[in-house]
Amino acid sequence: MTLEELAAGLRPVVEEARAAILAVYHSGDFHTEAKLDNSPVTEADRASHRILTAGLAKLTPDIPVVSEEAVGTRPTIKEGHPFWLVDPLDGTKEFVRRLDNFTINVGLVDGEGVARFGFVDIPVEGRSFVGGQGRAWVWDETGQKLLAPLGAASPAEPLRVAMSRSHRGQAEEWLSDHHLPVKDLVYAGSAIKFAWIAEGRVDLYVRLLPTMGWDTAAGQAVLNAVGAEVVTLEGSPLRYRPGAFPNPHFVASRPGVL
Ligand SMILES: Nc1ncnc2c1ncn2[C@@H]1O[C@H](COP(=O)(O)O)[C@@H](OP(=O)(O)O)[C@H]1O
Ligand SMILES: [Mg+2]
Repeated sequence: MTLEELAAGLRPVVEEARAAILAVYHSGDFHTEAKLDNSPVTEADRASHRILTAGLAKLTPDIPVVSEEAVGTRPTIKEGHPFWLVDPLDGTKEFVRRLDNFTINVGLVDGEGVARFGFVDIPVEGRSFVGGQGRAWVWDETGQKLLAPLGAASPAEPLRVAMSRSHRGQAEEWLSDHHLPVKDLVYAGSAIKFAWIAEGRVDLYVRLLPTMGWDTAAGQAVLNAVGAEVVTLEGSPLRYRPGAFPNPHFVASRPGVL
């Protein structure tokens, strides 16, 4: 299957998940439970999970799906085999607090652990960021807009920086320790921060808090397709291994920033 075929096959599945999430969001009447790690989960997370896992099983029956919400029912993935990493609703805290920045993340990891293809949907905006193999685009109700490769940031140009809304202090300290000139700091939940780099709204996303593979694989694939990077604090690209989903701390940036 080509990248375009994969994306076209996934699009109606993600749009169905988006509709299910928005139906719960706009009803304003949902029950929130705490998961084992104390993070919230709602019926929107579960509905999206069911739609995405069923849709992916049909689209690519040979590729196992690892979804954040599949607690206790994760497939066994052999080393060296590709797998999907899915976050049916990333940014649940913002969803629950009605802050609009939440996403659906669907990333495809290859047998070497590299994020090869990504689909990041922003339900309230009706926009999807899709990319892989050096090509990336945005889908919205007006059609398809190609994303141009990102040019290198000029040295010493003040940066626009994104970070999680939840814990800000460490990232702000990291920026000052690295003497990076900062023009704007913006805070948001979810993989929307990767989409902002891809479309040139911010230059850098600093993440010094825990994340899991399904929070980052899709966004990383989209960013790689426009020439941006997601690297550990030691500078190596984030990789994904079956059965070991916590990520190290990382920074995502357009070329030339670090
Ligand atoms: N202690 C922890 N361990 C693992 N992942 C964590 C975590 N705290 C937060 N996360 C991850 O970070 C995401 C939130 O990041 P952000 O603040 O940038 O939106 C959460 O996504 P969910 O909202 O899908 O649970 C969750 O996956
Ligand atoms: Mg998440």
